[in-house]
This record gives sequence, C-alpha cells and structure tokens, in this order.
Amino acid sequence: MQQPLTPAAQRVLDRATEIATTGQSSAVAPRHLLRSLLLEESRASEILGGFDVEISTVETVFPDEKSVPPVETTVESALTETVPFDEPSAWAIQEARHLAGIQGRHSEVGTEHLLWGLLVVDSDVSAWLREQGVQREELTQLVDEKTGFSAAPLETDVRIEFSQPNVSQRHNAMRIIDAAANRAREGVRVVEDYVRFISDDAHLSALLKSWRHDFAAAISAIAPHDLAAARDTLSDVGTTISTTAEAQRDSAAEVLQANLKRVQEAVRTLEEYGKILAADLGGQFEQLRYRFYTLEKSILSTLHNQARLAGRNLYLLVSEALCHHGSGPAIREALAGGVSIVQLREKEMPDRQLVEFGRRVRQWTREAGALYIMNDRPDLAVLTDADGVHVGQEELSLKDARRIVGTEKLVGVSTHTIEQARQAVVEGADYIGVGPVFSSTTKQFTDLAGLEFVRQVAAEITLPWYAIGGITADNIAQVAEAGATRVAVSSAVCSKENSQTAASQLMTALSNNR
Ligand SMILES: Cc1ncc(COP(=O)(O)OP(=O)(O)O)c(N)n1
Ligand SMILES: Cc1nc(C(=O)O)sc1CCOP(=O)(O)O
Ligand SMILES: [Mg+2]
Repeated sequence: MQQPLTPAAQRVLDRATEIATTGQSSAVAPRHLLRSLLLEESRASEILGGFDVEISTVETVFPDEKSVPPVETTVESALTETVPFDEPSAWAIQEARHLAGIQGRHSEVGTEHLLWGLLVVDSDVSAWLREQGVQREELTQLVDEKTGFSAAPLETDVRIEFSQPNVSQRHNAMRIIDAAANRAREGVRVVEDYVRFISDDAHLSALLKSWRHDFAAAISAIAPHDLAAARDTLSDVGTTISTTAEAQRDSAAEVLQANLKRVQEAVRTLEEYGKILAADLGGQFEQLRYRFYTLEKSILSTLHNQARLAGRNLYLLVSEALCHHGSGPAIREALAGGVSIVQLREKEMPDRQLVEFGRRVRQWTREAGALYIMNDRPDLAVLTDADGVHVGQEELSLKDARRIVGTEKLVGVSTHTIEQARQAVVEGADYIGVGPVFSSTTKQFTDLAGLEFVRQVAAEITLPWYAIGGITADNIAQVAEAGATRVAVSSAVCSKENSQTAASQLMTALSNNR
C-alpha cells in the first residue's frame, strides 16, 4: 500500500521540485529536498534545528542554487515545467514511505519520514548530515516520538492475500531476485574481506558470516533451480551499465562504504520483490536489512573510534582521595607525563563542586591536547563540556547515556566478560574498559577477569579498549604480553609522589612491550 503524504510533506516535494527547476538542475537531488525541508515549518525542520542544521549553512555547503521563497499552494508549481527526481531522491522518498508503512498501517508520510529517507540513502547530503551528528538511531527515535509510533518492524502484521502471480510476473520477479541475491552475496563478501583482512576484527567477521548464512537460508526458500532458470545474463541490459563512480575507488574504505550500501539496496530489492513470490519472504529480508544496518554501524563506528582514539594509550582515572597533593596537580603532572585521557571519578563530591572542578579539568586537558571523560554522569559530562562519559554495567545503559550526551561525545563502557565486550560493540560503545585484570587498591572486586579476559578481547575486538584494574609499572609488561596496547590506571599514577614520572614510566613500558 502506498502511504499518503501529509500536506507538509507534499509541499516539501513541490518546493524541492521548484528549487531544482529554478536552479536549472536536470533533476531534483537530495540537496533540494534538504533545503525544502528546512524552509517548511515542520517536524523535520524542528528536528534539524535540534542538530543546529540551518538553511544558511546548507546554502553555503550546497551552493549551486538561488534560494526560493516558500510556496503557498501546490497548484502554481504544478503549472510550471518541472524536473524528475534523481535516483537518490526517489529512493529517499521510497524509504520514507516504507518507514511510515512499518510505523502503522494508516500513518501518513510526514516531513520527518522524508528526512529519515534522506539520511539512510547514500548521497552527498546523507554523508554531510551524518557529519553534523544526525545519526540514524537518534533520528529513528525522534521520528518515533514525533509520530507516536515505533519504527521497529511490526511483530505481527496482517497478511495481505495476494492473487497468484501469473507465470510471466513470477519469472520477472525471479530474475530480479536472482540478480539482487547475487549482488547482496557479492557485496557482503567484499565487506567481510575488509573486516577480516584490513580491520582484522574476528568478532565483526563472525557476525557478518552469521548474517551471510541467515541470508543464504532465506534465499534457499526459493528453489535454486527456479532462480537459475530465470537467469538470463546475456539479455540483461544492466550488465553493461556502470557509472564512473563505480569504476573508480580511491581507498579500501571507499570500497567498504560502497559495498555496505550495495548490500542494503540489494536486500531492499529482495524485500520488495520477494513479496510477489511469498508473503513472508519480504518480512525475512526486512529483518536481514535491519540487522545489516546494525552491523554497518558497528563496522563504521569501530573505524571512526580507532581514528578518534589513535595514539591515546594511557588513560587516567582521577579521584581526589587518592592524590597526595590534590587531584589538580596530579592531573597536570600526569598530562605532562603522557596521559592522553583523564576521567574524573569522584563518587562522593557534591554536584556543584564536581561541575566546577570538571570545568577546570576541561581547561587543563584541552591545553594539553588530551580528552576529558566524566565517570557515571552523562548530565555532568554535558554541563562541563567533557569529551565523553564512562558508564559501568550497573549504571545508566549505553543507550540512555547516549540519549543525554548525543552522538558526538564518547561513551565508554566497562566490561568484565567477553560476552559483555561483544555486546558493547554491537550496542555502539565508543571504547570499552576491560577488567579487572589484577586486584586493585582503588576498588574492591570479588572476581577478577584476569589476563585471560585481556587475551580474549585482544583476539577478537578492534574497537579501542583499555585494560584496567591494578595495573602498575611492575605488571604492565604482562598486560601488554596478553595483547593490550592501551591501559587505564588510577593509583599507579594518582597516588604517586610524582605523577609525571609515574605516567612516563608507564608510557615507556607500553611502547617497549608493543
Ligand atoms: C576506562 C574505565 N574502565 C572501567 C571503569 C569502571 O567503571 P564502572 O564499572 O562503572 O566502575 P566505577 O568506575 O564507576 O566505580 C572506568 N571507570 N573507566
Ligand atoms: C574503577 C575500576 N574499574 C575497574 C574495572 O575493571 O571495571 S578496575 C578499577 C580500578 C582502577 O584503578 P587502579 O588502577 O588503581 O586499580
Ligand atoms: Mg561507574
């Protein structure tokens, strides 16, 4: 069923067409849609405002057209000569319809759905929106809030009884499905090769492999000989069409990006055309598509965080109670000794004092080019302009912490077992704490995760991780031997007479044992 457009969404499409036409573009592109969404006072412009995305910025970043005043009605625009929607815009509208469809059978396609479509379809605009911090998960949540429905796929859906497709419709659907299945299979292999050979990430490789197997199981519901019989490569007009962009890739990362999208688009085709063959096939591919989105997020987020935390190998947790001559001097000495992340871990300090001190730590770390993380409290991380927050297994969930600090700040998560570590990766942690490795004078533990846990994480996880718990200059070599390249410490630096010397000794030991 085609979901109807709300009047605001209709005005957005009309205005986008008008902007493209006035600017003498040959087609309506995503940049025209984005501009039009911002010009319309609507849910989408409200959401974009929340991310500080302004029309003036968009006009500077995508400058090729003159701005156009808001349209009053759709009649005028219908009278002018208009241009078609280009492929990404058409896909974005299709995605918007799809999201509105899974939110409820009678829901209309609103401007917030159009914005969602713009974000999930590969284009210069979606890349730019992501750079501005507009992320899929957060936007999905906002769209849910705006429409009052959940964007998660419906558990049970009313089954529509299809009339039996005739032989030729079935044959055409088979041809499309055969081609899309091959594209998805090939694409996922390319992604797997990147994650396996370039990222060297055993955990994400295993998740991709499991996805590939489930995909194969879904495809096997269609008899393989039927699919092969429908294949007719020689008369497939698409085999000779390729764009310049497809012929050239500047880096392995670009190959990865392109193939992540390729798989999603192919699975979307399977989802749509699968419905012609069997009512439940569409649902299976839809689930696979959502799972692939999550995988894409973990893969890209791992790469992003590796870059953000590159070279930040010594992480200090500071508590006033541990420091001989005050945590302020200890922090400044530690920064001079090579600490590149400082976490403020004060369990007893009154909030007002903590905020005041946090702002000072912000200043010192900024001057030293280091990061500043707030322990346990996302609210205070925001208030003190921290680079992130660290949460444990018993505290606010990663998802809730993220809701408070947003997508730009780091969210670190403590893990004590390999299952927790894997889960943190999939849920979107930016780094993880791995411990306790040894018994600690800073915090009492009944069970130690030990060096074995460090070995397990080293063997399969490439999201940045910090070994923690009782690490000192005397045992750091064992931790490095077990595979750690980054460590987090508290007493080994904080409680020393000279925190600078203590930090630089640990730095030297880390680099010697690499
Ligand atoms: C880098 C890092 N790793 C682990 C922890 C421990 O966090 P948590 O389990 O929440 O315990 P507390 O620090 O809150 O007592 C950490 N803080 N930092
Ligand atoms: C606060 C904390 N969390 C840990 C974990 O394993 O999650 S270990 C730890 C204490 C770290 O301090 P020190 O370096 O003085 O042992
Ligand atoms: Mg905690």
